[in-house]
Amino acid sequence: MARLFGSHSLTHQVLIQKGTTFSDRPEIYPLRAISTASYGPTWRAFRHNLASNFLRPSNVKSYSWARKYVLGVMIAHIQEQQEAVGTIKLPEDSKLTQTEMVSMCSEFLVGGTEATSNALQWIMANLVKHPCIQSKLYVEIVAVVGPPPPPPPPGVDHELELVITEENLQKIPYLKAVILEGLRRHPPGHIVLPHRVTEEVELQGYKIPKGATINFMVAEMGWDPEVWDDPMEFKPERFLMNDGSGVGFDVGGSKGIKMMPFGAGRRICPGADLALLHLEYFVANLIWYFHWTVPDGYTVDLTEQAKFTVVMKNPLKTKIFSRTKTTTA
Ligand code: HEM
Repeated sequence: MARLFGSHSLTHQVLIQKGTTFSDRPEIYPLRAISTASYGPTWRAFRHNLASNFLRPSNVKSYSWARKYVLGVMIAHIQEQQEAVGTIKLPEDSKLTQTEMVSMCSEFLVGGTEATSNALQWIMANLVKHPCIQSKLYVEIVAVVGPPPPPPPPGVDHELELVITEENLQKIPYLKAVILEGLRRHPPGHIVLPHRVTEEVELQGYKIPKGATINFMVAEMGWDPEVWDDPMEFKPERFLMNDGSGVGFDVGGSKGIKMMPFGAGRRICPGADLALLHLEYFVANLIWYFHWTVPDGYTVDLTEQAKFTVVMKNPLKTKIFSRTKTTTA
């Protein structure tokens, strides 16, 4: 049975200050991959390879054509009916089997896309439910990039001429605030992957034995009324600096943990920056091109359902209008 941590300060102590003791994984997984590897040289090599190849900033940037292509597919889909892996270098004695290679690819392709697409759905659901927030976001987008072009006609091709570029995303602080608020209010994982303690530790009078499995109450930390005002309300403004000029929030929680949708410390999600980029890119462009409204007689239902990640029990329904025309489905 896992011991669960819900305290922000204790979690910071455990994951950041005493990270080496609390970053192992229990031996419950049959296959070696980044998320399942024991804390040690093999795990370090796996992560280093992911960070310095697949997730290297220049590599991520070189795939902006793929993001644009996917956006085009999404927009074409909306109109009708409405992501290179680098080489893996390992310590000499630890060759990967073919099965382990497949497991590692699926870990960041399937795991990463599932969490990101769920987060996208939660964020869009909140923008449909809160038209004032959607309008404010649209106004801020237009202030940076100008009015939207018409979407391409249905069924023609997926090549978009104009998209909000990754550079321009950096100039829209409210967009970042919306994404962070979505991840706070609806973290795709309500707990992280299990951690294993590598030596006996005493924390606030409690002994945690060597080998114990621990986890962290990610969702509850983001909803804690001691830390967040009106925690169950969707209020992106809470992430803006007082003058509204930017977002001063450290997702990694190195100085203090207020929420941890990507975990924290040594095992923090290595895909966090990529996921944030994808969320900002797709939300910004989808809101720029289309006005997302509530269909007659329908109420956006934010009931959660635990699957591999936490999903919307009743998927979002929305009526979408091109910002430059009067109708689409
Ligand atoms: C919104 C999207 C995402 C969320 C919320 C998310 C969240 C998380 C969380 C909570 C963990 C566990 C941290 C822990 O055990 O302490 C994790 C681990 C991991 N994530 Fe993500 N993730 C996302 C997207 C991605 C993407 C896009 C990738 C790949 C490109 C990725 C790859 C990984 C890997 C490989 C691990 C294991 C890290 C390790 O054990 O050292 N994730 N993620």
